[in-house]
Amino acid sequence: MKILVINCGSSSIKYQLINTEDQESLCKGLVERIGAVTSIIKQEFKGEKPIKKTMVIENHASALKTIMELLVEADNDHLQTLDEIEAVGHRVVHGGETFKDSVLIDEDVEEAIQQAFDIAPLHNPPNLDGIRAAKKHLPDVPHVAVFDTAFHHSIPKHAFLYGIPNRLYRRYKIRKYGFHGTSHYYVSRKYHQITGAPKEGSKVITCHLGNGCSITAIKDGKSYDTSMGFSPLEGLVMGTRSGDIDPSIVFYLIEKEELSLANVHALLNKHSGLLGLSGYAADMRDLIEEAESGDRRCTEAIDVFCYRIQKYIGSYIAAMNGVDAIIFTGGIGENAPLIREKVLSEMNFAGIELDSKRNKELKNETLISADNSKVQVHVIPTNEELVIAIDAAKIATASKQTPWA
Ligand SMILES: Nc1ncnc2c1ncn2[C@@H]1O[C@H](COP(=O)(O)OP(=O)(O)O)[C@@H](O)[C@H]1O
Ligand SMILES: CC(=O)OP(=O)(O)O
Ligand SMILES: [Mg+2]
Repeated sequence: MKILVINCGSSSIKYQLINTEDQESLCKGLVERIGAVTSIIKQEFKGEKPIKKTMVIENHASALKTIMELLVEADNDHLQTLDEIEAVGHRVVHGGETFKDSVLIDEDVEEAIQQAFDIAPLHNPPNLDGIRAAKKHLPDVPHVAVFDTAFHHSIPKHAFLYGIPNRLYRRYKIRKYGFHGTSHYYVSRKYHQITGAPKEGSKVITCHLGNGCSITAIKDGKSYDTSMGFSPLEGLVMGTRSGDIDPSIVFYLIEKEELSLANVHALLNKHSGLLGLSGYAADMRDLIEEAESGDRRCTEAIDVFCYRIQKYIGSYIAAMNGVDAIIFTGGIGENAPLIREKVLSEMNFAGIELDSKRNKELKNETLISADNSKVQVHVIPTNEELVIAIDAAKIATASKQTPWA
């Protein structure tokens, strides 16, 4: 089946056309800087020359209109008309406590996604905009929502409750939800597939290190704990997000710098993390380059980033009473041997021994630990879009087979 996968962020849309039969990506595209003076759109069909355009794109609806035009306008062997698209899979960041699995989107589902606006103000509104706009262009095919939070529904209560008055959980559902679930799910399943290790009895730690970063403890193939929480702000230090901080810093800042709540929100989400620490960049490639030429703040930012990951890995080893494998994924996890080495170089207490040649030269193999390491370490490229496409195809097929639906 040809499935269109849409990931609508606050100012960008990533999309892919995937053939679920051979799990191949037929087209990848990205619209960036939606709502800015000029937006950039890039699209590449498999085996064809990439296209790049700059134009004015005011909102998600007009971005999707442009995407639909480009998908069929381009001279390609993979899609002649939009009618060939059999279903659309949408990444939805927050499914709250309602959605434990992917679902066919109807009015009730749209309503539930809207109800989670309160707890996911940065992510769910653009996700819903994307769904509504895509439905206008492709009204006759099933649209399926795949939630970042779904994989984390197995986290036990002692791990998802915060130490705040219990009524706040009961009344507002304030608890840990966890995100990047499709990525943690995908790379952990890939690990079992590659190694043949059974899920039952397994203890795996997956590190998704991209612009957003999170780490998950996976026991028996199920999420047991994860570093992101009520929102994607908790946990690791990220590109522009702070990760864990003492909540009193918020009160202190409001008072000292006379900041509004919106200011503090922006400070912690957009101006912190690697960007805030280095005062230079959110992008790990830039930081590594500057650190190598002696910049002290960039070096410090990398040190803080790695130390936080190391601490989380240690705590998850304790939480699961051991670990069989650690997996790195995401732009940084997949491409930065230096970061993987800094994180794991002093973890021999846990029986982790990297093979530095494998770590640096990573080719077709995923294993980067030494043969005598008690814990295997793998680098496994994530593919959230493929998970979304497969779920969308499954649900679309089932919905067609249900005569009363
Ligand atoms: N070769 C590389 N070395 C170090 N970092 C890299 C490399 N390639 C990509 N990255 C980093 O990966 C991050 C983006 O990760 P990615 O998973 O693509 O992001 P997103 O969360 O937007 O999907 C950036 O910090 C980027 O610098
Ligand atoms: C949930 C989240 O943080 O997603 P991203 O990494 O795409 O920003
Ligand atoms: Mg990503």
